[in-house]
Amino acid sequence: MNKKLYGDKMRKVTVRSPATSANLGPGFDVFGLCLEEPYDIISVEKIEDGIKIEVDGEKSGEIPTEPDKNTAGVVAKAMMKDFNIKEGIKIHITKGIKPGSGLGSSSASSAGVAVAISELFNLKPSKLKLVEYAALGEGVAAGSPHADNVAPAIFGGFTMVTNYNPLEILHVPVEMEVLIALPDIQISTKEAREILPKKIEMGEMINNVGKACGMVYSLFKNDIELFGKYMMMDKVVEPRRAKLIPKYEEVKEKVKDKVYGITISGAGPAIIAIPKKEYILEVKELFEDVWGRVYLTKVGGGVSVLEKL
Ligand SMILES: Nc1ncnc2c1ncn2[C@@H]1O[C@H](COP(=O)(O)OP(=O)(O)OP(=O)(O)O)[C@@H](O)[C@H]1O
Ligand SMILES: N[C@@H](CCO)C(=O)O
Repeated sequence: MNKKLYGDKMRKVTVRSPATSANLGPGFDVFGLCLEEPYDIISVEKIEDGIKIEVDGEKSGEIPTEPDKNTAGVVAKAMMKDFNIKEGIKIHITKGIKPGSGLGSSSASSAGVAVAISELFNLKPSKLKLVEYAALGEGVAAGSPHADNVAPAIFGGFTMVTNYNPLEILHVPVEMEVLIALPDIQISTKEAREILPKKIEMGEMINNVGKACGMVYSLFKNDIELFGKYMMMDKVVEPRRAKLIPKYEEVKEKVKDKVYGITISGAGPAIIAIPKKEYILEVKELFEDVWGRVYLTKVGGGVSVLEKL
């Protein structure tokens, strides 16, 4: 290990912070899946004082650089206060994840900056603590802090947010190929949450709890067919958000025998599908024809450190 890079000699850390897909059907606000692609690149560099933010890349013009309005700035401010860090930092975010896409764009910045700051100042918090800090950023983006994107961004794999106050996260390593379609529209999480009911029927709750349990069971049995089947049986959120995504219902019907499962990714408009091997290219082409941009990717391992200087 190169000693001179550690401790207060370190000047800059760069990380790769992944997209994530939350909800996965019946697991609204609980389930989250880390993706290999797309991702943000985030660097944090020591400066004299204050928090300076620069953003470039996808739709960067839409992203505020005031620290209190940028998810990364909110997280940085909280960590620097709690760890009594006197120096300042410059945060540079290169967006690879389109904001308002349903792929945890705001979360990727939150999770990435939390890891980069902990590496830069050698803070060594637990992954759970990093999720707690990163979730603060979501309060800025979606109006209320939620951890179902930042948890998989930090832990990788599949995560469940089982409790808030105190925060409890369960993690299951998962290997799976996924197709992500990204229609050329933007849906803000805030708006997509406002259209949901404040109360639901007992029958809807019983359905979703049962299907969510089945999805977790299927991961331990390595039964991708069962996982995908239950992923498509949400009775609470997907039916109410489907109308926000052009041609979603039509395409879902068209591919139902060619994928194990398909549902809305997070608050949308992104769509996540688990393709059957023999139909991967056919489904990918259909998604491209209907929605344009498609990522053929797989489950990721969480934020990774690219460089320490
Ligand atoms: N660093 C950031 N990166 C991306 N969006 C940010 C950032 N800081 C603030 N925002 C704001 O957060 C909003 C995007 O967050 P939103 O939760 O709506 O979409 P998302 O994170 O891409 O998708 P989802 O949360 O549904 O997975 C935009 O209004 C954007 O301006
Ligand atoms: N689970 C939240 C955030 C998604 O990224 C929602 O669907 O509103």
